[in-house]
Amino acid sequence: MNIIQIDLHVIEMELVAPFVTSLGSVSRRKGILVEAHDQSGLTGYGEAVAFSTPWYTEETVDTCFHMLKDILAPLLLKTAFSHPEEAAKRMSAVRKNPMAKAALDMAVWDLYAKKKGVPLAQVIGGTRKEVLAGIAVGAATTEEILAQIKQAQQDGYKRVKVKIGPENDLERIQAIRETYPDMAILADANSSYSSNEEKLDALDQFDLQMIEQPLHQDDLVQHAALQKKLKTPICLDESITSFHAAWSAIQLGSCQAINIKIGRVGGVTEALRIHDLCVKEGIQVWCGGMLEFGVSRAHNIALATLKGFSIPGDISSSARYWKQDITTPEVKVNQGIVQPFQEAGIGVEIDWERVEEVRIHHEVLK
Ligand SMILES: O=C(O)CCC(=O)c1ccccc1C(=O)O
Ligand SMILES: [Mg+2]
Repeated sequence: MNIIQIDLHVIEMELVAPFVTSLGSVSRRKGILVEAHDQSGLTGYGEAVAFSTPWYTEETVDTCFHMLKDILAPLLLKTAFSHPEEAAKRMSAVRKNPMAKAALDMAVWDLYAKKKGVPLAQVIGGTRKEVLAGIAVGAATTEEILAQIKQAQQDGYKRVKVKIGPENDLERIQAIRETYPDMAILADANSSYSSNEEKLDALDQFDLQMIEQPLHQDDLVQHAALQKKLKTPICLDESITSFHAAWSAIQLGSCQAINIKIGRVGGVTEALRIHDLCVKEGIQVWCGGMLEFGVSRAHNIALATLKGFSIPGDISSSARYWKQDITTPEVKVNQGIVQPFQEAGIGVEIDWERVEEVRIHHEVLK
């Protein structure tokens, strides 16, 4: 592969409805669409999934833009490489900044699969013919959440993830459990508890599928102590920013599950390593979501065709978040299932008319 041009498109869209977590509410979303053009005329697509402010991780749209333009793109431009792992290795000379790296790494993998003329899922060894999709409900009140779960159940989703925090956890989970005694329910705390919080013990009685990221992102030791006490599996999200972080968490016994987000872990290359590690170590693995646009959604679907992704992830229809996505076709979930795309690479086209409508900045790097 010889990348001769990289385009960065900063886009901004309004969500269909605000997404509320214990850390705040998102109602508008910016992102960066990355195009990597190869000498042969093919184009690979990636997406930077950082938010405008550092509420979820430390990266932002602006830090990603700077890293992509000034640091990472120059490492890949005009110096040929034969495999995406080589590109990832070059970028590994740069510390951290996983979401910026992931955007380019995604584009390189898409390009690589397109050069081979096969779906990305096949290139990475994915075998699932159907990808399992759950739904994440980000809403302010328990009444709103119950209404959204009702809709999700009617739409055929078999797993629901809800947001909790110390202020609302027990009433919220109890109300949901009473209404849906048999549903797979996952509670995502986004690090809103401190390690001496007794309320987490009380959550253990509700037969939750998992509790996601209860404690601080750097606190693997306290997560290990908590996992020893709870029968509910702990799933780590924010803590898992690399293969090394995943390995440390597993060695310490900090979790029984990991949600893999391509952006958060630094790219497809790193996501594959974490997937393989989890399978080897008997750690449950599922595909996380970032309220992303269609390019990252398509990458998620390819990733989730791997054998380890045996439970539903945060993969939902584009229409759940966007009036109109930037890709055709959009992602559509049917009865909790997504059919992987069959075309080469990530299998979706960019809807350039839509990109132009929502684009706030475009830069061409050579
Ligand atoms: O459906 C999605 O895209 C995932 C929703 C979600 O929970 C989330 C969305 C944005 C940032 C962090 C998280 C999270 O998993 O904590
Ligand atoms: Mg989470």
